[in-house]
Amino acid sequence: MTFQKLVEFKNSVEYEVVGYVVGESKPYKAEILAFRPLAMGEYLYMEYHGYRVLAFVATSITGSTIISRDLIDPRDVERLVKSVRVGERLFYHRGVVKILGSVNSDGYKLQIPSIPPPPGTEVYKAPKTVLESVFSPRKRNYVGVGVLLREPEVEVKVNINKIVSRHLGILAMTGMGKSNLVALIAKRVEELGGTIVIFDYHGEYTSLKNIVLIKPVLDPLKLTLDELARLLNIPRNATRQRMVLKECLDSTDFGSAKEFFNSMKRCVQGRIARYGASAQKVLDSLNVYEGFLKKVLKEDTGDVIERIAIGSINVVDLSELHLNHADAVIAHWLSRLLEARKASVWSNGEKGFPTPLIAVIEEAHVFLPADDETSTKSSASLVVREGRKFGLGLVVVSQRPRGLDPTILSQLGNLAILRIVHPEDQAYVARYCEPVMQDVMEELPGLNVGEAILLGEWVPIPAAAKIDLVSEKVSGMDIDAVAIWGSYLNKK
Ligand SMILES: Nc1ncnc2c1ncn2[C@@H]1O[C@H](COP(=O)(O)OP(=O)(O)OP(=O)(O)O)[C@@H](O)[C@H]1O
Repeated sequence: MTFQKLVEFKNSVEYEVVGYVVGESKPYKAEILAFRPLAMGEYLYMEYHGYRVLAFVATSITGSTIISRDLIDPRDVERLVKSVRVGERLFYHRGVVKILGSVNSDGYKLQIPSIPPPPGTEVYKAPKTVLESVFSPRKRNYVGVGVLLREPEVEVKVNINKIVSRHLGILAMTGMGKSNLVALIAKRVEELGGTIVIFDYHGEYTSLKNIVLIKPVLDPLKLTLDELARLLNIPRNATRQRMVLKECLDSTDFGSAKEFFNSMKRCVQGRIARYGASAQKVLDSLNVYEGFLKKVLKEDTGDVIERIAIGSINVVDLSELHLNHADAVIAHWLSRLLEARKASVWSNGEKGFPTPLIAVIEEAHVFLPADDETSTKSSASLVVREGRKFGLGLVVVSQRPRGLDPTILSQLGNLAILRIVHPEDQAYVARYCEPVMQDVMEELPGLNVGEAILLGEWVPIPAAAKIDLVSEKVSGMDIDAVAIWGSYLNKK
């Protein structure tokens, strides 16, 4: 900002002194005494030691030394309130702000100043022009997802490239807008000609326009041992049963996939003499699950990669599958996606899947749990570690963050946190955020539906945003049970 522009800004209607820095401050954090209540997520502006700094209200407190909690009679409060003279202040307003960075003249690239703001520094409401230049960059890889919560005229854009390279966690209680945000990101990716694959466990995305709906069928001959064991409900620690399965997978000439179950059963039967009860258990599993698995395992379905429509929203419909089966299906897809992207990068696009893409796992606390091993967890761990180099981004969605695998959570470079009230969930997420954002975690219960804190590299600085509603996504809405009961009885 040139000096002339700064003068214009200070003379503009946007300019409002909100308060002053007080007490001890740090280069990334300061306390403010304000003239008015501060709103969590509000952006403020300060100048000190040559820095022009943007800050974010992480905590807002209003209190009174006169109407203190030591009072014991409400009539005293009444008398105090009535006796206040015009202009006299009964309350104080304090706030803790996170310093987001210093705005420089060439395009507002923000860097944390090395010096803290001195007490007495004037604090202004951040002007709209500054906020726009930070939150609404006019770059092709930035797409709009909503507006600033406390400054609704400013559009919030996110860098889609960073979702592909650094992954994303969408965390919130149920019904707070996680799948709406997934739907919005999917739409934006599609508008850019990108490809996204959503593993839809609740059949929530089928109402979106222009989706490619994919049945969760797999070619049995393309399954790994781990995936097949998961489909047959064979536990990870059942080593002898797995041994039988492995020997049969390795040694059987299946001819065609059609013969898969018969060939497997013949082979396992032949192992009963050597492996006894373990082989019998595998045989029992094959018999028990054969009928159901015929829905998931279909001969000649080919490679899952060939079913992806490039430049589209691909929805893999898992809604009719049991958890174990959905786990095996997601794991298989993720492994194949990573292999196909590696093949493409290594062959200069000659082989594999030709373009970068994003995969979305819903109910991540179930498929990527902290306290259990699942097939999806093995594949997803590889994707979060290696996906960056090969253009495979993972979006992890969960309503129970404390149940999420900590290693995976710690490798998500971007977060969208909507309303969370459970203190354990807040504390768990806070562990994986930069220290000063921990204050913000306490404020998460104050968010409303569709309001989110966006953190990480996909936003220039942390953003408190109101996410756009995707109106065509009808499922996920709360059911109006009373209306349905009424109309059902009226019809009879
Ligand atoms: N950004 C938004 N603005 C306004 N309303 C919203 C927004 N996001 C979600 N909603 C409302 O909240 C409802 C629930 O949203 P959504 O299904 O996305 O929540 P969820 O967190 O995915 O829930 P669940 O965990 O149950 O899947 C939606 O039907 C919609 O009415």
